[in-house]
Amino acid sequence: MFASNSTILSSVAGEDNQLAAGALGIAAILTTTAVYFTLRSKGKENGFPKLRGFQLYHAWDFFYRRYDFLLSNLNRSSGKSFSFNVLHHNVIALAGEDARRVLFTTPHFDLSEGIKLLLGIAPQIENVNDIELEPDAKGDTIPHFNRKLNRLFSHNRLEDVLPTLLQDIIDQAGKWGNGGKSGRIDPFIEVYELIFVLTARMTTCEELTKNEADLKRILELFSTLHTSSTPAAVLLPWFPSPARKKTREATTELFTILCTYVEARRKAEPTSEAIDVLIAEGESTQSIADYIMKVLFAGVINTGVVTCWALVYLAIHSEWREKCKQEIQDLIFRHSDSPPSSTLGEKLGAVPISGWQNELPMLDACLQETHRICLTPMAFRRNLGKEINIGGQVVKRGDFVVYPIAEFHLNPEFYPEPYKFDPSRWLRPDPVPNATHKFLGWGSGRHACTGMKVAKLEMKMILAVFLEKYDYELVDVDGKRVSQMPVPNRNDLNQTGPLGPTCYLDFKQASTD
Ligand code: HEM
Repeated sequence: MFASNSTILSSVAGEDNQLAAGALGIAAILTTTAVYFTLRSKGKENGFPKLRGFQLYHAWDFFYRRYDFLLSNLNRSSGKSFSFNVLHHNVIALAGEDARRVLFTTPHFDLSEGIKLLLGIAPQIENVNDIELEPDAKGDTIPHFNRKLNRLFSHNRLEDVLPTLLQDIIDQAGKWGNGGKSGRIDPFIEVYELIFVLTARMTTCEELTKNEADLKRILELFSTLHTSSTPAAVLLPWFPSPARKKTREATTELFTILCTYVEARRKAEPTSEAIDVLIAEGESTQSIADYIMKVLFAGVINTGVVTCWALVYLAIHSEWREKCKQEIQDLIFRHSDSPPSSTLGEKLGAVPISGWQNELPMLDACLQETHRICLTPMAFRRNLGKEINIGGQVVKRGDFVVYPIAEFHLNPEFYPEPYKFDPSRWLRPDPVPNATHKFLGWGSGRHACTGMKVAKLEMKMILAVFLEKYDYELVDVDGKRVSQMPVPNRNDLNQTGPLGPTCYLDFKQASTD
């Protein structure tokens, strides 16, 4: 099994002292720059009220406690959009129905540029040391990226890979506790690792999916990229800080590992695996490795957050857990004509994709409700075109915008008792009667999620295996049952784990499988 993420995180955190000296120097530069731009920005009017106070603090808060910073300031502004500075950049935090409509439909709102400055944790090929880049490894546009993803996630490929994904889930669960029969897991570690395996299966090749040491190393490198994404490293990419050095080293190693697998596949018999599909399309090794880096990054975090929290909610809300279990048993009964002695993998493997997609309304409702409450992503854009008008206020060319989806998903105006886990709201004919968008958890319009179909399939398969195979409960570190629902740490952009003490799932095999 992989090393725990907490070990990975603490080993990175342990080096913080060494970074302190560098951080002081950077802080001095940032302070001078911020004072300059704070003074310079006075009197500039863009129609969106600027947050008062020292802009450097706002930028710092934006990077370190993003969720609290945006939501508390929106609260203070009575739910109205506001702006602040990140160095010399004007960033507008959007809110309201007009903003949502414009944000998701305006062509000049560029997602890649928005992510580059405001997110800063995605792996970038520009950070790879000493590698001569071929022209096609640079500037992969989003439509090009999505076209490749659609090929990897085509219906035929999904039908092909579905039994293998199920077996991956069962095999990985077999490594938990006492040979997968009983034990205790931290879902925010074990289930994340499982999702990483499934995403690697969908986007790389058998050799990597089965190589635990390399998968573990790749996870560690992603974790390093995340922890090295300090405000200074993101805002001053040219400054040779220790965090910057770590980012370069981690990206280079990640890229090198992936290139090795692509090169090995070039020499092997072609199959329908993802790397082979990309090779057959004439992509270079570097371009494929870069692509996989980005897809693994895009695919794992969100799928992990929703799956882990759904398991936690269903541990507490046993009435919904029973409904979901019944629904899964009915699904198996409808589609599997294999003998009762067949394995869980065989029974679930007989369910066609359409069954997973259309015949699990209770599970869908529980996942969507978990997604709404626990996963609170932000949409980032930069205006690369002319001025854009939102409700009479102007987003200028070059401005950045950020939209916290929680502004909608946790808003009592649209979702009464927004923090209450109530999957039944999704089973009503018109769940959100007074809004244009009903749910924004997969984005909308021009940049709606390309991985949604696969993410939903993976989440439902994991829950189906877990609910069918195990009886389980939520416990604390001493094994004492937890009956109070933990709260997600929405400022944690990496895992959105629970605030406060770690919680675990105590499981015991229910079926003989
Ligand atoms: C539960 C899992 C997932 C959630 C909640 C999720 C959510 C989202 C959201 C909210 C957006 C819109 C971002 C914006 O408007 O700024 C998005 C876009 C995107 N997602 Fe996902 N995603 C998930 C899984 C995946 C997976 C598994 C992949 C691929 C492996 C993926 C690939 C993408 C891509 C490529 C885009 C950008 C699409 C474009 O710009 O045209 N996502 N996702």
